[in-house]
Amino acid sequence: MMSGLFVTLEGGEGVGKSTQLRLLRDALQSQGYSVLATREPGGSAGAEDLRQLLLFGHNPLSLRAEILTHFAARFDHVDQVIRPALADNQIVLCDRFTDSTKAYQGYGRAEGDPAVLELIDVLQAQLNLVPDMTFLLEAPREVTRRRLAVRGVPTDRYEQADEGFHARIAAGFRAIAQQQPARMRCIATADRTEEAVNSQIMKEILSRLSHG
Ligand SMILES: Nc1ncnc2c1ncn2[C@@H]1O[C@H](COP(=O)(O)OP(=O)(O)O)[C@@H](O)[C@H]1O
Ligand SMILES: Cc1cn([C@H]2C[C@H](O)[C@@H](COP(=O)(O)OP(=O)(O)O)O2)c(=O)[nH]c1=O
Repeated sequence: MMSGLFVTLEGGEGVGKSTQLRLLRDALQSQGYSVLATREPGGSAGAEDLRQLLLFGHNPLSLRAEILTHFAARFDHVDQVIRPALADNQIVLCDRFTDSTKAYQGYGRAEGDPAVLELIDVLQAQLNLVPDMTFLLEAPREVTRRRLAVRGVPTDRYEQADEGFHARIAAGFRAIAQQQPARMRCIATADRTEEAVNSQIMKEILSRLSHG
């Protein structure tokens, strides 16, 4: 029986997902909850190997191969890490999940091609695990570009994509949120401190934990 809570954070690069993941983990742990903080692509040993290939591989994969590789990583992560943690009644916080595949590969790379969106839905259905709550963090591209320049990490394949790609991703995430309003909450992070964003998300998670 699964009884934990599965929470995902989504959005483009630099919106504050990993910052919020860390703040949420610390805040929930300090209230006595058992928390697993993880991320995709990656999160299990095998999936971290696939992450290297996806983000820094030397040869571009065809679109469907790229989608299947993201899902290969995701199945390993779910089977070996996420499902066992949920069965152990933990709160799982995950930086990105299937919504990222829909936004990046489905809306970004495939420009919303229905056949590609359907492939992603079929794979997601086989996974048989949907997040209980998803927070879509949003900020205008000018803001996230500035933040990423400050962060100064090496850019991967996706961060180097052109601006049209990033605009399609943002619109794609929006479309997913509109289709699944019960699961997904949009949170604006541009003009708010990390702490303000954190307390809003904490409030929603705690309310879900107390009301089911
Ligand atoms: N609410 C915020 N206000 C200002 N800067 C922020 C905020 N949230 C995150 N940052 C900064 O923006 C950068 C990107 O944040 P990060 O959490 O790494 O984003 P992501 O994981 O979504 O790529 C980091 O330098 C972080 O300190
Ligand atoms: C999970 C996932 C990530 N990605 C991309 C989005 C990111 O550009 C990249 C790495 O994610 P991440 O490490 O979260 O980068 P960032 O901190 O910059 O947001 O992988 C996909 O294209 N499809 C997917 O299914």
